[in-house]
Amino acid sequence: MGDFSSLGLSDWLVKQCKQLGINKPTPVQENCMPAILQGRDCMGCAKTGSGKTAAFVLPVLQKLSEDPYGIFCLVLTPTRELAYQIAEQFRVLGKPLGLKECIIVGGMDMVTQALELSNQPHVVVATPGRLADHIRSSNTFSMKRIQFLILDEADRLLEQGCTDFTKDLEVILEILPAKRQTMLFSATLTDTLQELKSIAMNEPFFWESKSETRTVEELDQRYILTPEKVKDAYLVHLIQTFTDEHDDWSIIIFTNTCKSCQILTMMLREFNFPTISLHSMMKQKQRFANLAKFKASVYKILIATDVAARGLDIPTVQVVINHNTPGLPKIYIHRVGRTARAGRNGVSITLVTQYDIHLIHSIEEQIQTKLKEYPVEEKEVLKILTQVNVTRRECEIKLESTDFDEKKEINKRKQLILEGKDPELEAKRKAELEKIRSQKKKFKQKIQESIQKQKQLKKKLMKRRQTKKKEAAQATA
Ligand SMILES: Nc1ncnc2c1ncn2[C@@H]1O[C@H](COP(=O)(O)OP(=O)(O)OP(=O)(O)O)[C@@H](O)[C@H]1O
Repeated sequence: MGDFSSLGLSDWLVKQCKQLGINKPTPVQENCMPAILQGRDCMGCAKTGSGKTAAFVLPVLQKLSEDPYGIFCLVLTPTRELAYQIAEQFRVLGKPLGLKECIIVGGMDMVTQALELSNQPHVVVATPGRLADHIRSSNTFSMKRIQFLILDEADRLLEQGCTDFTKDLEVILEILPAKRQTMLFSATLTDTLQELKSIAMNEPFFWESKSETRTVEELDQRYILTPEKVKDAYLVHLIQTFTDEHDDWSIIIFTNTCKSCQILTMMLREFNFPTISLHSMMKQKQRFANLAKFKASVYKILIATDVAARGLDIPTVQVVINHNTPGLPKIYIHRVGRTARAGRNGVSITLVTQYDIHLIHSIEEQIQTKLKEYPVEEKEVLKILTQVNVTRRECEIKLESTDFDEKKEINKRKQLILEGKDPELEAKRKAELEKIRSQKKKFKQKIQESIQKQKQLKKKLMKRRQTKKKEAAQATA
């Protein structure tokens, strides 16, 4: 393995890397950086925690130092927290340049952001929705001269999931120059390779880490098979065990909904575990504050939805617990990738109910690794079962007495307005659809009932005919 100088980086950048403990390039850096420095488009697919961020930050800073102007580089990323993390890497590594970077994400003040954009920062790190809003609403900045477009977690940006970025991306791509370098990075690029290729203009340099498995070797991947009703007792037991056995630990627990995230946080707090949450129904400032407290180990447990599944780099995280089994192997790969980063060890434990076993099989097939059972003293779990379930129910009742569900409804309405839809009309349409659906259901039920009746009638007739035949036969005999 060479060093950063031999890859073409200037001394000042090599020195900056050293100060951060980045001495030798990782494979994704060693392979992608020379191609980027040569001016090629690049697609890099490497495992979680393998240094993909520096693989694009360093060549951009190198090129920027040769010809500094703003706006030079645009980085797009799917989550707000990740945007701040990437901007921080640019800021720290680019300090000797006096780098001006600007973060454009939702949930923060638009006017301040518009001002920052008009000051021509060297690097803009953004989530697509908010940047597209700025493009639609103002003409105080230009991206006509950008040299680099980077899509971090590119497969997520281009897939049509529950947050669909494709329309916003169209708006953004429209104002970018055709002549630019485009880079796409993710740990799961290969899943959507063809769509991604169309974003890169020239025939891109493609690099993928050669490995049979898709998760890192340092990660010990475990599962616990549990009935749904005992899941929380297992969770409390696991955390208690980690607290008893380790001094220096922090855990991320992933769950599937904001509500579940909130209830679990309340429940674990009742057991005096230092817990904090991160989900999309929280105010953005609270999200940042909670993440900062978790990073600083003020709170050792973070309960999060998949908003925290990708990209977050928190070296102290030794354990990831999946409170629900992820429906897609890709989500599993990113979630468990929050631990065992940059060569460190880590453990992931997935709580699996009998209904999720098929999901575990498809995860194992994708990652080419068999999950091992995590040994637990069932007796100990059963001892706390009632207490845990009662506490959870109490927390559910407490949450129901707050405006959590209403807030969810308001958020939905806000989203509809942002999408240019009328919430009243949508509600009416939904109600009508519901009415049609229930009418259809009733109709189906009626048909089935009448088919059933006909069948029974047929049976009766057949029986009657058969007995008549028998009687006739007996009479002639
Ligand atoms: N060459 C290097 N040597 C040592 N550490 C490095 C090197 N390059 C990056 N790192 C560190 O490795 C950690 C993980 O890097 P990074 O966050 O870029 O991973 P990633 O590949 O983007 O992961 P993910 O797919 O989860 O987003 C960071 O803390 C980073 O500072």
